Amino acid sequence: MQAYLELLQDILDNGTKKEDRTGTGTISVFSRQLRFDLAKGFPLLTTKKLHIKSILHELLWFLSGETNIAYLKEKGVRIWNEWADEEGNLGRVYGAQWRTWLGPDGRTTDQISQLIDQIRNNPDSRRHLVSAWNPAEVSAMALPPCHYAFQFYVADGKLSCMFNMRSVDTFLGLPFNIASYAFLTYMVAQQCDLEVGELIWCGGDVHIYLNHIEQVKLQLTREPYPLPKLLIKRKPDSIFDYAFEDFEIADYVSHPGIKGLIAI
Ligand SMILES: Nc1nc(=O)c2c([nH]1)NC[C@@H]1CN(c3ccc(C(=O)N[C@@H](CCC(=O)O)C(=O)O)cc3)CN21
Ligand SMILES: O=c1ccn([C@H]2C[C@H](O)[C@@H](COP(=O)(O)O)O2)c(=O)[nH]1
Repeated sequence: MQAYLELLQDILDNGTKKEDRTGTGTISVFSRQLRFDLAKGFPLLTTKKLHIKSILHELLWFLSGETNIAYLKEKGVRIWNEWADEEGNLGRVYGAQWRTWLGPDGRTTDQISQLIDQIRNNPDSRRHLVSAWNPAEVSAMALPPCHYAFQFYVADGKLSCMFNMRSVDTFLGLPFNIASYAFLTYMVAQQCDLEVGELIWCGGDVHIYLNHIEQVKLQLTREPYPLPKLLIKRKPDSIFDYAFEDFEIADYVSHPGIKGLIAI
């Protein structure tokens, strides 16, 4: 995860101070890329302890198509609480766009099922793409998607994933997002009998909130540990049948957690 630390330093060195929607203020750079070779280890940050439970449950919740936080609450995951209404609804966010994209004729498209089908049956396709950015429904979302699209690529029996983010909370959000798409890549690869290749992140407005600067500087004093490994204990019947217990992160050694306030 040296590349992540270099990104933090890049923003500190080159970032421009900007106001933002939350009123917190940021320093930001525009358009960056990070690449992770998944064969070299699972890209889980080691310079602060990450809460794997929140990351995995959020991903399983996206895949289920759910957009109410009831499932997350039941699992003790609080990361979406601030954006939900009194009934726990977030509107037509990720899960809805991934599984029930609403077309002009009123029919819905399950982008994840189509993705798996196409990777299995037409691996060379250049259309292995899922979009969460649905302009017609952005106004019906508690928060417009930050990771707005992802694409898979198959070559030499390996599956690679590129995911795009329009706006990146580099201290709190990005480590979660990288781990989440790494989990997803492993799951899709297993379902399609492929090995894992590269995970590539592309970010647009890549920022550090002003109230995270001290935390970032502390993190930059820390030496990364070797990356952990991901073990998936069984092969479920479909991409929608994974359970939290199917995953084990082995050899995760990390520095202690670093607290930071989330900008709402
Ligand atoms: N400002 C902001 N940053 C984000 O990363 C973000 C949003 N808003 N809004 C929507 C989701 C919610 N996400 C979140 C929300 C909270 C944490 C957070 O507080 N992380 C703590 C641990 C929390 C836990 O696992 O219980 C951390 O130290 O990483 C992370 C991602 C990612 N997204
Ligand atoms: O998965 C996520 C979700 C959200 N974020 C961050 C990026 C921004 O800091 C905020 C969203 O605010 P906007 O004004 O809508 O850009 O949330 C993230 O990093 N990862």
